[in-house]
Amino acid sequence: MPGRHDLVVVGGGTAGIIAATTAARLGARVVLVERDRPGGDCLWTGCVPSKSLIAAANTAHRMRTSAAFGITPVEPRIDFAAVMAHVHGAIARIEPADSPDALAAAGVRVVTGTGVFTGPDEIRVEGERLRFRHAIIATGSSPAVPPIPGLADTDPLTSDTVWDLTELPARLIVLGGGPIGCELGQAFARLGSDVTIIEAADRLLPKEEPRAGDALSAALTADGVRVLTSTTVTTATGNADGTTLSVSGPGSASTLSADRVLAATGRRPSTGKLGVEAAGVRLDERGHVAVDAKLRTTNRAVHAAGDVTGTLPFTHVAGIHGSIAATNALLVPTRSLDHEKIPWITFTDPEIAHVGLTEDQARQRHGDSVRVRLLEHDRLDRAITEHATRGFTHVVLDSNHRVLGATIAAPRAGEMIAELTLVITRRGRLRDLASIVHAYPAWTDSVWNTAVAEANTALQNPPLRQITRALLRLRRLRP
Ligand SMILES: Cc1cc2nc3c(=O)[nH]c(=O)nc-3n(C[C@H](O)[C@H](O)[C@H](O)COP(=O)(O)OP(=O)(O)OC[C@H]3O[C@@H](n4cnc5c(N)ncnc54)[C@H](O)[C@@H]3O)c2cc1C
Ligand SMILES: NC(=O)c1ccc[n+]([C@@H]2O[C@H](COP(=O)([O-])OP(=O)(O)OC[C@H]3O[C@@H](n4cnc5c(N)ncnc54)[C@H](O)[C@@H]3O)[C@@H](O)[C@H]2O)c1
Repeated sequence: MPGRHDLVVVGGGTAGIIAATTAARLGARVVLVERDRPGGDCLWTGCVPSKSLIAAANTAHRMRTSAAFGITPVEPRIDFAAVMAHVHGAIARIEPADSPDALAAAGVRVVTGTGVFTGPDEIRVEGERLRFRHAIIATGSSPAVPPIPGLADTDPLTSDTVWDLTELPARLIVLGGGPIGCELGQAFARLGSDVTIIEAADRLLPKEEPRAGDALSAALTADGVRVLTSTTVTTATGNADGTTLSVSGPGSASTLSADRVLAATGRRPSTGKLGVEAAGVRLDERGHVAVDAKLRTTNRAVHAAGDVTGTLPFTHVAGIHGSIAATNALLVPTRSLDHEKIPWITFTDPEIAHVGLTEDQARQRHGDSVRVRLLEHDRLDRAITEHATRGFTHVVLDSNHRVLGATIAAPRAGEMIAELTLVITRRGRLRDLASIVHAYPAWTDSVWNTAVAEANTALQNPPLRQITRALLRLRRLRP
């Protein structure tokens, strides 16, 4: 039909940009609709600013904690405005790759405005009517401030607004001990804020192995952060001196005051005013766009990608979703993603990296045959050389010695998880890694050590022992 676009993508974050550029590369006529500026959460308010802030905070931390290396520690003078200039400088250096000019050069027409479905094959953007053969919803998510009485009136910070701070809050309460709360809580503490993290669950990072939350709690406490788990906030009041929260935790109720509160208690999908009903696109009970394994929605002409699908809210997932949705829509719908083989990293110190099933999930699915190979890093040479021995490598195995999941806590855990991801993706055994030589003393030595331990255990099984002993006896017969 004339005037119809091959593909209209709504939302110009990672998922939308990758979907649109993939489609353009295939030769499609593609329009990207973005209400704000392309780049999305990752570039403007998520990964890029948070990792930049963490880099500054960790530099300050190393200055304070150098004594163990024989270097006189110093208390750094934090110029918060300069720290924020560094954060915004990193955004500015990365932004051109996602800019409207870069997208136009890639063959994508960018339309600025809010996209609303007005039919099963039509989207309106500020009066412009865009008819499509295919559409991809990639509208992402936004911070969800918890419905605590009085909290909204105290103007809590969120991961959207924290980057506009011009002064370091002297006292900061972080609501939520998930990835955002832990990453930003530790960073602000290392930059000099007096930080309290309040987490409703009984440990930090409740989606991770319990020992990950414990390791992080110990590290945060060493940084001077007050970690309150199993604790909830009942009311909030604000005045010129800041915010006061009534909290209820183990054993007692009390009040806590701070200059600012950062709400890091999860996110909600951006589907509210999208007009999905007009397009025949079903939302799930939490408001995410319901998709099948091939990212198809209930309207066969519409796919969805990234945070808005409620699968795994990470940039690397959004990117691969964008690519899958574009090729499935425009070519043949053959691609899908196994979300159980996706790694993720919480960029605290130590980093917490994870892939696959936790031990608990593995036991629920595979029963008592599940085994764990654990290496505490106080036995890892590299960790000892760096005074970073609080971490661990925790690998979950099935009865066939295959790797089901892994969690690593270490300064370079994010890099270390890659080879275990490869093993899980290939449905491999941990001991297969034993024969692959790892350079000493890289941090990946910990993964290799667990693999070698597996191989050594395999050598102890009775048939193999009989063979090796028989061979030894034969060798002894030779003169
Ligand atoms: C503080 C923080 C740190 C993070 N750190 C990491 C990390 O280290 N690693 C990692 O993998 N992930 C991290 N994430 C998560 C990551 O940022 C998200 O998973 C990712 O950005 C999601 O991409 P997306 O394209 O699905 O959505 P988004 O990036 O949210 O993009 C959606 C876009 O759609 C636009 N939009 C919405 N509705 C409409 C509409 N109706 N019309 C037009 N446009 C619309 C929005 O303006 C936005 O630009 C972090 C998140 C936060 C908040
Ligand atoms: N390094 C990374 O990849 C990275 C970093 C930051 C964020 N992210 C992504 O962004 C998503 C959102 O992060 P998040 O940390 O906001 O969400 P989250 O859902 O992962 O964690 C929120 C935490 O807040 C707690 N909580 C909820 N309500 C509470 C309340 N009223 N009081 C106290 N605690 C409460 C929850 O128990 C949970 O532990 C994450 O799921 C993550 O995938 C990724």
